[in-house]
Amino acid sequence: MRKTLTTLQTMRNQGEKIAVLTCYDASFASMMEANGVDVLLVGDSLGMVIQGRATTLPVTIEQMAYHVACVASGSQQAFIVADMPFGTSQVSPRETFAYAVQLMAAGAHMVKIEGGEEMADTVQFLSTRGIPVCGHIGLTPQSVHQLGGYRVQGKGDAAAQKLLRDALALQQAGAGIVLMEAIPAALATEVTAKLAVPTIGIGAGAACSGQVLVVYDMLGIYPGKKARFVKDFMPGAGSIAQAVANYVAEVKSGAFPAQEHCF
Ligand SMILES: Nc1nc(=O)c2c([nH]1)NC[C@@H]1CN(c3ccc(C(=O)N[C@@H](CCC(=O)O)C(=O)O)cc3)CN21
Ligand SMILES: CC(C)C(=O)C(=O)O
Ligand SMILES: [Mg+2]
Repeated sequence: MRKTLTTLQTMRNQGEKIAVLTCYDASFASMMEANGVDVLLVGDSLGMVIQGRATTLPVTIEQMAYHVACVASGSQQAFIVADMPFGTSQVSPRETFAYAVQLMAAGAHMVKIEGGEEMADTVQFLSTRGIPVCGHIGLTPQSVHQLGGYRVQGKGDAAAQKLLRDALALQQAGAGIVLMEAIPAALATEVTAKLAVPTIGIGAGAACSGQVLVVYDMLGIYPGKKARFVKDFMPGAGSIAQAVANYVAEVKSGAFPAQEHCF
């Protein structure tokens, strides 16, 4: 049976951790869900890991739709989330809706939008018209040039309060999931406790309802600088499928992320 947003909400309510990996093609999709991955995230990180670009900014809606269709073709069980690429959610809610439709038509079950309170109107516009939305706060890579690099966010009292406000505003606007990237673990713990919807973390500590990694990071084949939150699951695994199975097991048990992966 296909996992749905309701499945993920039930997992969160019952304390079962949600295992998420990025996925860009049919073969990985099939292998990942056979090894217990709950959610496949078609991330705009594909601009960096598939296309070899320096940032996620050049990724287009056509490229995202293509990879969503590839993943959907190989998937029968997972919940499929697709990133709205740069330039498609920073416009009016109506224009954003039209772009989101392209990803939903390609086979996504939810779209992910970077940003907090300032995206609330857009999140509400989509979620009241049948498109489930995941908010993405903390380190938002589409704003890398404004952030001055891929830096930890939410440090200090003012930034922490703002992140909490952003999370609550997204939930209030109808976001079904809130993803938090590269923030102090203590802050993600507080946000997760204050939200009713599931939280997914990447570099956000072990208290989140679920965890996500870029698949090529957890397979140790991304040539760039390794972020603190990355764990290579290949050593000792013997196969890619076993590495994915070990990732799922460590997310479910709470063994991943460990202190060394957290801020
Ligand atoms: N391969 C890959 N993995 C990712 O996790 C990822 C992408 N690509 N592309 C889009 C963004 C960019 N991301 C990144 C990239 C680097 C760091 C990083 O090196 N962070 C430093 C923080 C340093 C600091 O704030 O002091 C680290 O040490 O982890 C974090 C997130 C996350 N996303
Ligand atoms: C790293 C995750 C959260 C993402 O947004 C992506 O893969 O693009
Ligand atoms: Mg992304």
